[in-house]
Amino acid sequence: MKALIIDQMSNIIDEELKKLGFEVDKVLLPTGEKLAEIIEPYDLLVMRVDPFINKEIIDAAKNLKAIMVGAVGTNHIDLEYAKEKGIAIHNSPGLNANAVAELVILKALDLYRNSVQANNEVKYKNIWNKYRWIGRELRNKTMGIIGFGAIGRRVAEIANVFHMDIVAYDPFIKPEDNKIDYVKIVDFDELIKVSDVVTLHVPLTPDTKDMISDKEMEAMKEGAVIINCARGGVVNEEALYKYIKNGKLGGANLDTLADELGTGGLDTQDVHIESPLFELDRVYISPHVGGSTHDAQDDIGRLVIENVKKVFNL
Ligand SMILES: O=C(O)C(=O)COP(=O)(O)O
Repeated sequence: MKALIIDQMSNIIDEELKKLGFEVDKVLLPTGEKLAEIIEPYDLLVMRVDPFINKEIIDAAKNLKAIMVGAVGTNHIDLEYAKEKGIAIHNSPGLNANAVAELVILKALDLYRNSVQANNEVKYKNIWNKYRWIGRELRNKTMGIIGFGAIGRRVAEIANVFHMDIVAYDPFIKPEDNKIDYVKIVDFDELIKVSDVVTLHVPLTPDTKDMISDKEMEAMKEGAVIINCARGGVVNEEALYKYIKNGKLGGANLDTLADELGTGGLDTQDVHIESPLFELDRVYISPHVGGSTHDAQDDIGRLVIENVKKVFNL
């Protein structure tokens, strides 16, 4: 049997697949077109969140039995079509929750203490000005968590240690079902109104697309900040540009952009990307690294192998 790994993944996957008898090939971040060209002989595809697995790729994948996604989101796969073709799809829920949650807190602290800008001023402008960077503390501020699954709950646990007030909105959780005493489950509009830090942990679906846009930013607190380590499309980037530029919002710290999907590939790890948001000092951005810790990737690797054993009866 042949397996194709198309992203940077834990070595556990490669090693264990070989022990299970797979012939393993690795092609780092192929474009969709390239993947369609090469996928035919493979029984198993192991990937993270790029490229988009469309009908063309699925049609070309004549021998494919399973796609193992070492990530939570599966919005980059035409799930219906894959199912129709009998391809098993397994994602890896929960295992990068801590990695993402730690990044969320880091991003909140970055914005509150201006650490990226201060670093850049010292190192790239050789200016030592200790008075420009007076910040704010997370303590006693309100963290608003949109989407209260594994990642949202871990964000809440850490934010609680920082003595933040925590509100959460999740369409699937009613206030009376909440068992976490330091978290108040609220409706979406209230969360938007009361939060100093809004962080999103929802999948990208037609319901969540642009869920934070002009209307929501207008309703947010003066100086509130947005953290998006979910999917670019859930925060409208034009609105974000406008509300940070006009000073209503205090900044944003993003790990995802709406147009990043499918930009992967070109057979290089350095993908060129542009956005008007890059002009704004109060927008910090990382290239979708929320789940990129060795710890999370090793856990994910072990789950991928368990799922491979199940699907292939090994
Ligand atoms: O788990 C998810 O949905 C992610 O977005 C993780 O992305 P990654 O696999 O770390 O590139």
